[in-house]
Amino acid sequence: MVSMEATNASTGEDCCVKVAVHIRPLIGDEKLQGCKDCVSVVSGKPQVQIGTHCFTFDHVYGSSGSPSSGMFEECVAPLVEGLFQGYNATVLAYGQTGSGKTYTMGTGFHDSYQSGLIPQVMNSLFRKIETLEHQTEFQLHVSFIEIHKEEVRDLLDSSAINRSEPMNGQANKVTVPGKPPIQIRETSNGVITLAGCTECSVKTLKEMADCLVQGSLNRATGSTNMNNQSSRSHAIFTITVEQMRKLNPLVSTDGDVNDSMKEEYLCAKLHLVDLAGSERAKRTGSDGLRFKEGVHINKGLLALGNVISALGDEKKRKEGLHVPYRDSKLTRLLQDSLGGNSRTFMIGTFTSLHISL
Ligand SMILES: Nc1ncnc2c1ncn2[C@@H]1O[C@H](COP(=O)(O)OP(=O)(O)OP(=O)(O)O)[C@@H](O)[C@H]1O
Repeated sequence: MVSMEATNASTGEDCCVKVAVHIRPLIGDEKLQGCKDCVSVVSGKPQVQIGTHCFTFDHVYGSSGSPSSGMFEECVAPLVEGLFQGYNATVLAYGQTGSGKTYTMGTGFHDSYQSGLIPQVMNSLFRKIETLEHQTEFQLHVSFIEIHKEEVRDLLDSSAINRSEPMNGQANKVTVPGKPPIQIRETSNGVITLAGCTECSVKTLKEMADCLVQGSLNRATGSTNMNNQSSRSHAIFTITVEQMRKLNPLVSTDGDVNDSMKEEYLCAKLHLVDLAGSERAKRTGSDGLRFKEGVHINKGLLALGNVISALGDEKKRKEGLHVPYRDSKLTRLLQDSLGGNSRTFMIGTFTSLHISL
């Protein structure tokens, strides 16, 4: 299991990894069932207390921490801004099933998820593009995939989704005739690409939002067919921003203006990740299929924990410590957007309840 304590070491403004928690309030029947908050926020500090243990983060949101409405501006807006300077970034939501990962990310397809981070990312991205359009040409692409049992599924390819029928109550492998499985590749300059994955070119906020909705719907459909797969897979919504910026005309020392405008090309991507439920990382189930699935999820989350710990440890990073990106598909896919010049924001979602009998 990814240890939140391990990621704590990342605090500090200059660090490439920021970690926060989002505490979900008691909802619906939980209060009626006598559930009580078991997490308390230490007043005036980004710290939570569970029993006698205290955990410190960069920020604590919700249930008497900072208001959740500030999360985007404080933690994600700088990453969106960085895209325009060519920096890749990753936002990850980590937590137990039902703790609010989808709500926090806004990966759902109905209105209650509108306040999530992804809709806010899309709004701010298009607002910024509007202010730059006169001097920069933009091309935007989105992809939406999920990783389940170390296999990549394309959520924007509806022909693949419709074929994910259950067989004997078990999820069968999704294959579309003539379509090879999606493969993670690395170019000679270290850029990670997904060969065979749908990349939708989008021009407007609506087109981008439609991709999010369509992919989320496809995920939900696949999930029903495959026995609630959503909490057992990692979903990754990726926005790629390509820009061709016209630089100012060059003025030589003798005052001559060189009219031929120079152009600068920049490309950066932002991965928005709704991780599989962290409790799945435990090897609980004893039947073969569940056990194997748990091992796969474990692999992804464990590898992610190791990568984030390695990146968050400034001293070890400077010593050139090995970062184990290749240990899972999840970390391999995020490799060029975790570490290096890229920025990472990890939000741990908590349910603050325990059942009192
Ligand atoms: N901060 C919050 N404030 C109010 N309601 C919330 C909050 N976070 C989550 N919820 C509600 O809690 C429920 C579970 O949240 P959500 O589906 O986001 O959990 P999840 O961690 O994504 O679960 P899963 O792993 O099954 O996908 C939903 O009804 C959601 O609307």
